[in-house]
Amino acid sequence: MPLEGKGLSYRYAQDGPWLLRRREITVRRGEVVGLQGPSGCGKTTLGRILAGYLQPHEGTVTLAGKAVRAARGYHPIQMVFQHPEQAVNPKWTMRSTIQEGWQADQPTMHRLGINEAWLDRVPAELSGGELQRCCIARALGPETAYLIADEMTAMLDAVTQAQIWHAMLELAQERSLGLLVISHDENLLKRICSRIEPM
Ligand SMILES: Nc1ncnc2c1ncn2[C@@H]1O[C@H](COP(=O)(O)OP(=O)(O)OP(=O)(O)O)[C@@H](O)[C@H]1O
Repeated sequence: MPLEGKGLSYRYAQDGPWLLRRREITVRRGEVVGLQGPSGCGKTTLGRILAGYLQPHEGTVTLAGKAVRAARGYHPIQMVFQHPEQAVNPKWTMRSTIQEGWQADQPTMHRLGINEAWLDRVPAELSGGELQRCCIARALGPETAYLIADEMTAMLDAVTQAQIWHAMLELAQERSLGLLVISHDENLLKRICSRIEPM
């Protein structure tokens, strides 16, 4: 059930330069693949295309051979971003935020180190790391097959980063999730990925 991008081309301005040109990428379930390249080369853009947020001008994204579009309902390819505060409704409690994805179970919440007391708070009442843990929980519904982690722990301290990746990799292995890890941190990619795709 691979996630495949074939012949992907994309540019933001209609007559502007191509950011992606006939790009190929495949991630399989159970794989942890790194995506590395200089700032501005199009990593986030490729991630957004794979997750169905952007439509490529050319090429296809398929999951198990079927076209992936901006699906209604729960999307099997989830994306977690660098800045969790931009990915949540500031007025919603964490309970509502996580429930936007699914009814997260206790073991998953525990693995991610989510404290019960945080659930009644709004985003401004949590630290960046606490908020990111909740965003990751939201993305891990039972129908998630792939997770695209876009600089997911870049703004966190080393201890929090290590805790989150430890939990993430365990959960991914148990559920046979495919992970695409976008990061500037070469050491992180070398440590957790089975292969690294250059841009
Ligand atoms: N909505 C947009 N409209 C116009 N240009 C955009 C838009 N989003 C991104 N770009 C441009 O596209 C290029 C690629 O951006 P993208 O965020 O994909 O790169 P990146 O490799 O993820 O960079 P970084 O490592 O700095 O996060 C950049 O030059 C950026 O300015």
